[in-house]
Amino acid sequence: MQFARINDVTIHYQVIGAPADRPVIVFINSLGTDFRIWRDVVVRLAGDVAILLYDKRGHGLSDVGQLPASIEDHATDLAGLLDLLSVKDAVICGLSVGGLIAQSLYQRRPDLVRALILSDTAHKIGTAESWNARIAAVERKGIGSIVDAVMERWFTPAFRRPENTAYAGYCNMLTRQPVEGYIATCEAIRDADFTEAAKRITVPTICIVGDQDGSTPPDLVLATAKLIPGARYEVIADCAHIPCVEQPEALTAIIRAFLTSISPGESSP
Ligand SMILES: O=C(O)CC1=CCC(=O)O1
Repeated sequence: MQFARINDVTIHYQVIGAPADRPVIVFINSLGTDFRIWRDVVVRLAGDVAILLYDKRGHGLSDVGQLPASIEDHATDLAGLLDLLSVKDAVICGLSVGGLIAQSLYQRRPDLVRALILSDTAHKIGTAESWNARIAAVERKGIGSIVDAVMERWFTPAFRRPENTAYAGYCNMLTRQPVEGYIATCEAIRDADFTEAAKRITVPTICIVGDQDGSTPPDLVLATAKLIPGARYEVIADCAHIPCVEQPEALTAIIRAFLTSISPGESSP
């Protein structure tokens, strides 16, 4: 396990492979998850690229930190971690709120970003009303009270079968996030809007979405792709909001093809 103190927050992270001699891909997890969600993608990519995983503040083994914490604060944490590790020019792959953090990082520190992989995310996610309702429910009755509704957005019915032990595990992952970190991240998502910033992205970008995503549906992700000059758009079949868990093979194939297209000949994924 690796930990760093960034902006007065203890951040849990993991580096796989040597950043010095390979393209670096950074994975940013979604609301209510920690970096273990990337495992089935990481095992497929390891050896071809260097990989940085971390738990954003308020999640996993990282601190909750000072509250409130905006998407910009999350981006500042990631910039601090990349500076600490001397990583520049990374491919940033963000899932959901991770994609908002990726867009903010690009806005603040474009020198750190070579390309963007935006998985199941958008220029703006949800409405103030929907986030306030979720925050109120969690404040009143805890994260456990929203598990069923959240899981319907995260995973397809095929994945949500009671006999699927992975499904039970991801329910545990959600309910074990710190409540204050979860609520603070809901507030940060509620207050984030990258509609104008998305139009100014000039690095290669791909927007990816599961065909049954209930949180950032395909039409929303397509709208985001259309805002970003030259962005590509890919839909993953039989998949909801978390392709790295539900369809890791398909997601990895898209990531590989994208990496090859932005740096032909640099790695042999
Ligand atoms: O919990 C959800 O509804 C899915 C989600 C929205 C933003 C995020 O990061 O995850």
